[in-house]
Amino acid sequence: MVSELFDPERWEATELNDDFRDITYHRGTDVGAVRIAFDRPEVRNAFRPGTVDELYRALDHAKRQTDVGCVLLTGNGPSPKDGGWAFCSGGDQRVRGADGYEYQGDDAEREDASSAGRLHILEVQRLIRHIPKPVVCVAPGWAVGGGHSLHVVCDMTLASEEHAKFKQTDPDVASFDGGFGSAYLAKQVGQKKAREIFFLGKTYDADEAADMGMVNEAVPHDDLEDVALDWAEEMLGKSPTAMRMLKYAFNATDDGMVGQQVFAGEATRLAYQTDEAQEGRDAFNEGRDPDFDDYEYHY
Ligand SMILES: CC(C)(COP(=O)(O)OP(=O)(O)OC[C@H]1O[C@@H](n2cnc3c(N)ncnc32)[C@H](O)[C@@H]1OP(=O)(O)O)[C@@H](O)C(=O)NCCC(=O)NCCSC(=O)CCC(=O)c1ccccc1C(=O)O
Repeated sequence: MVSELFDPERWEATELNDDFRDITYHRGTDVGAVRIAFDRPEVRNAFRPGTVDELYRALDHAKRQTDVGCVLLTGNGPSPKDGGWAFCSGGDQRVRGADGYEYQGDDAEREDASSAGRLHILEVQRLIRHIPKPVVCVAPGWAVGGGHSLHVVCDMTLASEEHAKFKQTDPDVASFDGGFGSAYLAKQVGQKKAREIFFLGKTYDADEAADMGMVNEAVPHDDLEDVALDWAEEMLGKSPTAMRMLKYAFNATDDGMVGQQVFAGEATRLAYQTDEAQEGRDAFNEGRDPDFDDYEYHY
């Protein structure tokens, strides 16, 4: 069993799934969505360096699937030890070394295990931010520390009414996500609330998180993945180009020059598809001056 909430009728394993140890990676049988799930329920789905490598690889693969319009990011469960549910509890504190997280135990077999301590979950955050399709955090339980930051950076969050809990422990373990995890969180819930989340480290249930604006909806636990698939289906009915441009437009206002660059890159891609752009290319290749006379100055 992948997870108690996983419906085997609605998902099939991707070709990468068997390569993975710490996550599972499926694509929808009847919906153009993928399901990427942390698969370490015995440690509340904490991530170690190998987990982050796998997550990055799955997200990058999902990005390249032109028939996939939505990513659901979740956590498998419950824990076989105590029945607890988690989306993700952040960096695995047992493998934290002096300068970052280390490949240890069976993680040490990994290709780049000799590298210095890693903090590359931030690369995953940036990929979630820039992947040209909505990423929905589907939280069946705890979202804590770096797991909380991941939920924050996702485009939307759907949470289990009964089991989802949100908590920031970063400063308890001398960590601080000074980017999306905190500053972007403040844009979602307001400055006072974001500071409360980090400075007091309170636990919030799904309804409280929805009330403060960092969760879109709390739904009954047993319905969580069905509702997530309904959301995916809804989004897949819309224009892929409009969805991509909207995501980048929402990002641009907070992402500075990189946000402008990503949005403008997509605008350039659209412009390349016009006859006008083909004329510019053809003129160069044919060694003549371009003739743009037939193209209008739209207003
Ligand atoms: C998640 C809890 C609140 C759950 O509490 P509870 O339900 O009571 O369960 P427990 O009995 O505590 O836990 C069950 C079992 O899981 C183990 N476990 C839980 N979390 C972790 C973890 N993060 N690492 C390792 N192991 C974990 C726990 O030890 C138990 O094991 P047993 O063997 O059964 O005893 C609670 O567990 C909790 O508070 N967990 C710790 C949360 C935490 O502090 N996370 C790390 C925050 S720091 C971080 O994530 C940094 C990430 C990062 O890379 C980063 C770096 C730089 C900038 C930004 C970031 C970023 O944040 O993204």
